[in-house]
Amino acid sequence: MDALSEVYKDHPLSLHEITPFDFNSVQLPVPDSHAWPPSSHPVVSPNEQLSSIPVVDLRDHDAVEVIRRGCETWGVFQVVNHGVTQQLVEEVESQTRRLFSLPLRQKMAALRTPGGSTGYGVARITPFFSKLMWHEGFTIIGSSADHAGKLWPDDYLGFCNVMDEYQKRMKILAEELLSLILKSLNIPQGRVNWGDLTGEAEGPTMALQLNSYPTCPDPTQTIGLAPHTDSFLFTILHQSDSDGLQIFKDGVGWVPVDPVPGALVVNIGDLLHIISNGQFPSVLHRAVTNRTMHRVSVAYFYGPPMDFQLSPVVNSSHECPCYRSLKVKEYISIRSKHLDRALSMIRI
Ligand SMILES: O=C(O)CCC(=O)C(=O)O
Ligand SMILES: [Fe+2]
Repeated sequence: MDALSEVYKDHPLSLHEITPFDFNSVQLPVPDSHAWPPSSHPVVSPNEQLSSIPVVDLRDHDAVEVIRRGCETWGVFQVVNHGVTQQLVEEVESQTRRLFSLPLRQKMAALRTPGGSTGYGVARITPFFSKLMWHEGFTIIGSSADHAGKLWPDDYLGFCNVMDEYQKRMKILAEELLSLILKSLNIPQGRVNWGDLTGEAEGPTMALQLNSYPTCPDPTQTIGLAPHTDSFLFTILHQSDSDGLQIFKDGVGWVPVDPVPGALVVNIGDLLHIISNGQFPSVLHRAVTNRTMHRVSVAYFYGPPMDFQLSPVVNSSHECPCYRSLKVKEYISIRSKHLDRALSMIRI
């Protein structure tokens, strides 16, 4: 059993909290189950021109400084020259589209189990909201062969090979980004060295989340993915070249993260917020829907091993930790029950 399922198994969801909607049959008006109240309609800030989310060129000598600015000011940055080939990114997107274009009954063959963490289903945050999202997802941890074999019994290798290769490349990129992010925080790599600190050979926690936002007859009153922060250290997101991702910035409001050709988006998550002792915000973000384009995105979540003892790193004897020390699995478990209240529950 993968490390995430180990944590989620104590908090199983019921089948109706996992099963996606059949978006193919929808016409106006959108069903009441998916029509969000006016206070939640996805309106963008009139001050969005104030936004200047940094684009980091990993080959530039000032990459660490631009990363620090992005993380501190926005909790997000985009990255180019990241070493992942355009061809691989396009293959992942095309396999993702292939999966979500299947009829619902076929996708249901790979439905996530109530206590499980991988396979087809709605977003894990669904039970925390009274309305449903215009979204379906597919989660991969390690090999995707079991689920892909149920979707395409005679033809699943193409999908699996691409997802394996992408996860391999993402891990390399994530390790490089982690090292730059720690530099930008003046944290010596040794302070958060999973191998040394756990004394175990357990690797980082990683998951690949394929997201699909079918075309929607009324994007003004629907939400693709409701506002949330990501739980791990950071997320590397391919959002294809269709906009839809928005972040919330205090004093500005909701700001679109405009797609930059060839760039990947990096979102800071809760665990890095904790390690940075609050210096880097874990960014609140959401995805909005589109009337004419079926948008897909591919999110790679990266975090320490589940048994890693997490603590804020303080740089001087005058600074006090804002959060108590706890194991990653304890934090993920608190979050699976309390979502956005989790951080305040571990605040000192
Ligand atoms: O689709 C997007 O742009 C955002 C996806 C996301 O936030 C997630 O998978 O956690
Ligand atoms: Fe997210």
